Amino acid sequence: FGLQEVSSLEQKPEKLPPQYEYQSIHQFENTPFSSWDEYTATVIKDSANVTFEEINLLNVYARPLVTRLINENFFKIFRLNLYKECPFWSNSQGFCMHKSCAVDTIDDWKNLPDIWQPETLGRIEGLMHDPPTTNGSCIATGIKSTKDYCEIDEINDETVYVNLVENPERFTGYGGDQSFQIWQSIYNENCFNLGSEQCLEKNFFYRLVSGMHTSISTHLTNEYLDLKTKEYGPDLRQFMARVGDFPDRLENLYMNYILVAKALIKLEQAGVLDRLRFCDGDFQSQESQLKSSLKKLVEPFCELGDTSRCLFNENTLFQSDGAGQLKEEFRERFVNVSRVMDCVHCDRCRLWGKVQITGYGTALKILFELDNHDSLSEDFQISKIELIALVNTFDRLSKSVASINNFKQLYDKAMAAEEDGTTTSVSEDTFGITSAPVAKDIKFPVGRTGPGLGDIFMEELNNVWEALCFLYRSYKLFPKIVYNWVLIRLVYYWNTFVGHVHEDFDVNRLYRLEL
Ligand SMILES: Cc1cc2nc3c(=O)[nH]c(=O)nc-3n(C[C@H](O)[C@H](O)[C@H](O)COP(=O)(O)OP(=O)(O)OC[C@H]3O[C@@H](n4cnc5c(N)ncnc54)[C@H](O)[C@@H]3O)c2cc1C
Repeated sequence: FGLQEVSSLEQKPEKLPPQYEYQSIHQFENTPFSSWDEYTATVIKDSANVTFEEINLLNVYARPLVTRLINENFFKIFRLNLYKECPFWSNSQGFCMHKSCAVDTIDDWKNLPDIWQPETLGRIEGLMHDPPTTNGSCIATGIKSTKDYCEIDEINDETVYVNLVENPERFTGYGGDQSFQIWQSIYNENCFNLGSEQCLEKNFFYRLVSGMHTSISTHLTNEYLDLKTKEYGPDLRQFMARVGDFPDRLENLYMNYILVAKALIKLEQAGVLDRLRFCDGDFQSQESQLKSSLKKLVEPFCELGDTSRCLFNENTLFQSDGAGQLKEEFRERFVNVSRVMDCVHCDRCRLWGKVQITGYGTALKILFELDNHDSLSEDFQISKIELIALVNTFDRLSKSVASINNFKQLYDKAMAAEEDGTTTSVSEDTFGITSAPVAKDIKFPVGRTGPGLGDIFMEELNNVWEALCFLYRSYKLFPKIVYNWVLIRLVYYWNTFVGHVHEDFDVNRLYRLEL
């Protein structure tokens, strides 16, 4: 299943990808979209008899709940290292110059919610690990007894905090050989050493990665940049060329949806959710509200399909001879995929890549390391980064499913317009290939035409304006910087005076962080 896709990745495309060529919507005739009712009535492969349609319907219920959750202060901040070097190859010289690749980090840690304060304070005082906690006082924990399925960035000088809501996942322009190399190396992690009989787990690994790829492609085509209007919006042709035309890619995305939902359900059923304690401060009062929102979100999912197995039966995997070794290899390879994220040149893509790979890694950890009926679940550890990533990954999948249903409506409209021979606005795309209203049978030149002189002039003018704004903001910030500098010095001298300086305390590093 799907393995030809992997091998086809080994050859680089000789011509531009098909989405840059003009395609009539009629060329997407034999896709799941052309027989949507039939397609969505079928059972999702490897699920517990759950159909696409059932997920589509329940997602209508889940969408507002998960949207509310990820907008909560607790779930919207993510901590990561954006500057880590790629551990796999040295020619990681590429970088994304486009401003949509940038990430707005929270530079003043005092603006972070209370829950992050202990660790930022620890960072400043030279404590380079998560604050130690006793079980039950705070869900951030530095001591982990459970095996991890992904690498989580440790806290150090390069740690940044990001508001996910203010840095949405969307089209950035990142592509070409650089992103191709990343995807290729991710799919290459699917080459297990244990022989062909472990086909089940191999397929599962491939489908997981492909489902994540599908979700990323869905988001970037759902929020695609229109160079003319400078607005982000759905681009049907891009979507069809990357996702809509591939039934297997669609199915892999729905499998990931089920997988992450099942992990959330299991977290609740094993009692781990109840045991989680949020840090003191803002969140303690919200704790029970956030927990009951999470429970309410996943509650109806177990009533789908074969209820005794609930969405997906993880116990069918890793059952054959040598399963232990296979599971270990699977885990190590997934950890490698998470490390590949440090090779992504576009910061915005790296951010969302890390959020999602951490979310999937957490889901795998819950599915394969947490036993519902075992007292071991008492020892199961989950950090706040993992919980935040898990919920945000579920949101990504939920938004993907909602977007797919929206694209289906756009597809029907475009088809109807083409049938009538009338024009349709959904067929316009970013690169101006089809920038005139599209009428049936008109073929536009193949290739990627750049923006005009006027666009370039306006873009440059905009850059100059932004540079001036930056200078103005810097002057405005100057008194605050001086104030912070004096305050830090005074605190330092006071601590020295009362003999209370931590041995690793480095005032110069503190200046760097503050400035
Ligand atoms: C971790 C990561 C995050 C990214 N995030 C963003 C982002 O937020 N915004 C953005 O604009 N770009 C993002 N990108 C880039 C984006 O994914 C594409 O690589 C880029 O748009 C170029 O697309 P493409 O058409 O060349 O094919 P790609 O999407 O790069 O795919 C390469 C090849 O993989 C195969 N393939 C494609 N989809 C699947 C699938 N679902 N399952 C199996 N095989 C498949 C096809 O053979 C295809 O030719 C990200 C890339 C990575 C690696």
